Amino acid sequence: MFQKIRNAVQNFVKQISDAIRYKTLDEKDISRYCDNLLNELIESDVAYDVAEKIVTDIGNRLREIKIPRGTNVEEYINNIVIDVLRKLLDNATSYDFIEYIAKSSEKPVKIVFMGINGVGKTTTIAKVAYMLKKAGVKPVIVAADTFRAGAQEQLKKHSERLGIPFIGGKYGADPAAVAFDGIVFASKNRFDVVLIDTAGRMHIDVDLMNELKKVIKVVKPHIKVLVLDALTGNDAIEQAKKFDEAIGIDGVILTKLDADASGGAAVSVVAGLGKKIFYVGVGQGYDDLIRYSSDIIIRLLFKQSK
Ligand SMILES: Nc1nc2c(ncn2[C@@H]2O[C@H](COP(=O)(O)OP(=O)(O)OP(=O)(O)O)[C@@H](O)[C@H]2O)c(=O)[nH]1
Repeated sequence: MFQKIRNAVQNFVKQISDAIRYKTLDEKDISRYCDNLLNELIESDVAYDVAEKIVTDIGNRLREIKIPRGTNVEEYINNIVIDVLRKLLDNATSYDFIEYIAKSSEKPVKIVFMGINGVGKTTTIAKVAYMLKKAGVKPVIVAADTFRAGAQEQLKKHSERLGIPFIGGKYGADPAAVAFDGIVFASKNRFDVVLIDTAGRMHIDVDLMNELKKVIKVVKPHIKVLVLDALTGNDAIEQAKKFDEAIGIDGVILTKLDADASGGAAVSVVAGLGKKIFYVGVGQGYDDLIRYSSDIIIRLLFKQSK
């Protein structure tokens, strides 16, 4: 996981540490190694403005350093890099759905999941439902994806496995109407939360984005979640911007971190999007959903618990 970006950072730390060990670190060294790092971050799918900010902040810190005698130089530089990245990653705030639902005076809380095809919406809904049920919250799962063959069955199967009520609709039915039925069912039966799956759609498909707008208008969700796939690289930021412009998203769940060899999309989405990151997906099992914190990304980048 994250090998590409981790190698880039490790190389940089080593180059800077060697320069310090064998001579004094001068402006030429800082510029040269920072430029290398910038290129490598971009190659690892970090968005340009995020990569530039990382490198500028690190460069500024390096210009100020005075390393005390007897210090482990490599560790010292590594900690500067961690510190810079952590500050950027901490820009993304988060909140926990369980706490949100507990505090909400209005029930059921309505959460709509959206995103492009195959990013992991259905799997993520199953993971969220499992997490909520474990915490004693009562969810209903609603399949408002009446478009993709197999979508209804896939979600129904998860619901049965998890022992969670499922509301679906016929193929070709109006997704807004299916979502509405789910909300009525949840209200009547005093459920705490409705998790609504929507069909995967490209952010550039105007008709399908209009359909999603209609679902949002009818449902009036408390939380609009965009599911993003870390493996889509730089495109993840583009998708998020387009969905936000069209629908207005509250935050993101970022999936497939476990399968992401570069790591750049995760860093860009977290540090550059300016949206909440609710959870991250780290596998295909129901348990593989983790509440976001900058620590998770730092640990993946540096393979340590710091
Ligand atoms: N490794 C890994 N795989 C994941 C993760 N989340 C989802 N997947 C896999 O991604 C694939 C697509 O997931 P789905 O949940 O069907 O995606 P979707 O967004 O609902 O797909 P559409 O309905 O076609 O838009 C499945 O094989 C999932 O098991 C994750 O965090 N890690």
